Amino acid sequence: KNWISFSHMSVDRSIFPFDSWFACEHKALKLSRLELNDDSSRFPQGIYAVRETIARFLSIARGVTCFPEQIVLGGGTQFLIYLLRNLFPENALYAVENPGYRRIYELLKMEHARLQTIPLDRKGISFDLLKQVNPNVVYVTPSHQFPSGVVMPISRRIQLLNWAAQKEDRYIIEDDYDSEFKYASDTIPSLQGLDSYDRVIYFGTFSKSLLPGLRISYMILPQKLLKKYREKCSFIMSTSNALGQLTLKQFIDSGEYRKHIKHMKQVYVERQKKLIGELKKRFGASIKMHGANAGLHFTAEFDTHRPVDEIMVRAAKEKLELYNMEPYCLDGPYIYQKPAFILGFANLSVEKIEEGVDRLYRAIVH
Ligand SMILES: Cc1ncc(COP(=O)(O)O)c(CN[C@H](CF)CCC(=O)O)c1O
Repeated sequence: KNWISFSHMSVDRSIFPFDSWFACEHKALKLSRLELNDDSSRFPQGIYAVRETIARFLSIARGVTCFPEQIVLGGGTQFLIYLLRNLFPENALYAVENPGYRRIYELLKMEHARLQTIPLDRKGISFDLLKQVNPNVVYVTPSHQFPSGVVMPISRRIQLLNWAAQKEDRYIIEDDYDSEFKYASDTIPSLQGLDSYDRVIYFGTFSKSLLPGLRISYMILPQKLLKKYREKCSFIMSTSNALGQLTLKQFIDSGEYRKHIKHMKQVYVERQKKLIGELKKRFGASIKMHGANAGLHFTAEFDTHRPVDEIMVRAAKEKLELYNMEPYCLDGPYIYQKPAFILGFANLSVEKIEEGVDRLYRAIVH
């Protein structure tokens, strides 16, 4: 039997519009021969015309207000965070959510940054504990907290912004990951769009709305940090492939991107509904699901005495690709009362959902 995947890390290639992507790439090659081989294609913040398109798109889609000059494109969120660190004092205190995105936590640790984790409550990062820790820079994932899936309500967003505005050297890194896929409520405006004190550094990526392999991510620097960036980092050449950037510009300007997101949402929300239905049917009251209002995964806790590692071994035997919450408990201890897993549905066709839940049931209950 073939593997079935509950992975949260990939997107469904079968619904990626390769033909229109290639048409855009062809057009980009024809129109932009110049950009591709002169200095502008290695421009430290990415090709200006591409940043213009992204700025325009974000103002409509996320209420983000910025000039193209504030955008820095890069080959991955981690690299951009690595660059950003140079704009803060060496001894700045960073705070990240726990459970949280280990790849940023590990990056900051590798850089010997002063680092503190902050637990979540049901509105996202705990505001009381944030005030206690009192960091200079706090990294949050408000659209669909990674990995728990909590959507940060407006009330908590305003609290964060007021907190940041109280002191000169406070910043919020808003990683707007998974913001394209919101199901329950309508879109909540970004922190960046609500910020009137220039305290938010907005991060975005095309890894989930297009393809992870594209490696086009971006950060939007407030004016003061942009000035510092120009002083300290303007010798760094762009790390985002120029042809990829120019193709992306065509893809967005032609309306293909908006069409693709709309199509992905329809496909994914149908899969998510079917998966949640099957899980409820098979596990009844012994499963508790969280974070299904947005994104391409949600989390589930199971009322079982079987330990997590044994479940993982059984899942592998069932040829079920499954991720548990251990790697996201950043300080070490497992913070869930019961075995908890990330259930991604981007790579799980509707037909395979029933079989996938069957295998999960055998891994956890049988
Ligand atoms: C919170 C968060 N912010 C950004 C990215 C995107 O990074 P980049 O492609 O470099 O732009 C991810 C990507 N998440 C990956 C796939 F889901 C890895 C998950 C795992 O490490 O478990 C992410 O979780």
